[in-house]
Amino acid sequence: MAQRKPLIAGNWKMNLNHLEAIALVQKIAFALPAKYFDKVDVTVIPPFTDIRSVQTVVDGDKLLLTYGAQDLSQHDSGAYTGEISGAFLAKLGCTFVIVGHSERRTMHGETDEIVLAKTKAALRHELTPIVCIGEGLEVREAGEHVAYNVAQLKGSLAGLSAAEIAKTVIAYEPVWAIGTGRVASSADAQEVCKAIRETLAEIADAETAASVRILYGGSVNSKNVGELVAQPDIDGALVGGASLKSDEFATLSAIAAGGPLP
Ligand SMILES: O=C[C@H](O)COP(=O)(O)O
Repeated sequence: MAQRKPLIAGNWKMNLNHLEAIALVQKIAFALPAKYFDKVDVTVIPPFTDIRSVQTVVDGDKLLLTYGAQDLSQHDSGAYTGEISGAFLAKLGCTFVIVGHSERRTMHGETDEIVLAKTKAALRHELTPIVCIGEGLEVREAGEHVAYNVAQLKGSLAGLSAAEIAKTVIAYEPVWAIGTGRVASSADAQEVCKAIRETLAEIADAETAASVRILYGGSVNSKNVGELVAQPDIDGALVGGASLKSDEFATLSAIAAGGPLP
């Protein structure tokens, strides 16, 4: 099996202004020494208005963590009031950009077609899209979660080449586990992440499927991350609430790295 370096991505959502962002990045850097970065990639994903400040700290202090954005426009420039271009994010040194988070799919009507267009925009600007999929509670209770996620993945990546798919990260986030404290069991998360990898093999090829990192997201913390990343098809986590606490985020990143605790 291909070696996939774990990735821990902290999605701050709409929390922390630019001054608070500077403080949190500095605290994370203090809590997570450089030695861990050989074994885990760590990224923070603040609101747009914080990115320039985060860049200044990361560059100024030569930190090993990366940063990204929570969304981008499907367009590159022009009369799209309120939108943020992938070109702007690339210029700010972003590595990752989340696309299709369930909060955007639900609250902003983002369809698989829009998510696909945003994924393409990210790739045009050499940003790594973290493409999010995940089922709601009704789908899970109906036992249709695997088929639902496979369909959402296929829709969100439709028509991309294997080379393009190889440049993505996929995040499986069951909606019922987000911000609820109700984490999926590691077996439940593995079941869907395995189906995601099999689908990648089908729409790209086996080598690509073996190389793409698949994250789990939904109430991840330092208590449950170890069991999740021990699953064969889970390569890290997209972390919400726990990414806003420096010690907790550093601890769960260290666990994903295989330890020891910082
Ligand atoms: O993007 C992150 C997820 O929505 C998970 O959020 P959470 O860790 O607060 O449940």
